[in-house]
Amino acid sequence: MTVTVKICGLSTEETLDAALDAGADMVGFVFFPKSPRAVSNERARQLADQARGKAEIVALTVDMDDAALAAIVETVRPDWLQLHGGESVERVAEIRRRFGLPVLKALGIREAADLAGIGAYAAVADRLLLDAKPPKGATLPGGNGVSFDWHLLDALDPGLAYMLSGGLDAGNVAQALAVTHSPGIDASSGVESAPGIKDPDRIRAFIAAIRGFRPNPDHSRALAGERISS
Ligand SMILES: O=C(O)c1ccccc1N[C@@H]1O[C@H](COP(=O)(O)O)[C@@H](O)[C@H]1O
Repeated sequence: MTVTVKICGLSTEETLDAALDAGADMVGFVFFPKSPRAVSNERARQLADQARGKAEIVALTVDMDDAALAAIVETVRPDWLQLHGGESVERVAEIRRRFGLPVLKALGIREAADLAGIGAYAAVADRLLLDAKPPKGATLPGGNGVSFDWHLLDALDPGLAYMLSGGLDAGNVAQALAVTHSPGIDASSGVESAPGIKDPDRIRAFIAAIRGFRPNPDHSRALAGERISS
């Protein structure tokens, strides 16, 4: 199982290089002004040029209008648009159609009921990002360093195109993979030394923990429909 790894909220050449050298598949730039990781379009363009051809470039936006999205698409030339707000199913489909880019739609999860929208969003997005719902009073819709109960995903369609996020770091990501078998992993604050300050050592340790993860062979056999005796 090859896990797609995304490191989000990069804002310096040094930490971007750390992510690229460690083998990140996707790198994310945040265009949400309240975030300590926010970058301007021009700054993101410089970083994107550094990453282009080495990893897929993701522009993280929150309930953004078409004009602001168009400015990012034109200046930064991302490979993906991440929609991390309350965008409706119709709005996701519209953005995807208008900009001709694959869409990573974030959904906040806290309890089983939060999984109800997955099917409708999966029908219009190229990939889902299952993230923890922000804690009460949080000013950010993501990037809060909190996890949700990964066992909520036990009944998920194993073929669903999604990535897991929310409070993941080098110390817990193997357990997250063991529980969910997620095909993709995304982290921001778990690879930082302080909010908005990415740490090259933590980025390397995080990606090494993912690349070193070996799934339990019983799980793979069960997915293939084999009977597992105890
Ligand atoms: O990172 C941010 O600042 C951010 C701001 C607004 C929306 C989403 C944001 N981050 C995304 O949230 C996930 C989870 O973050 P964390 O690992 O729990 O800190 C992150 O991977 C980003 O995709």
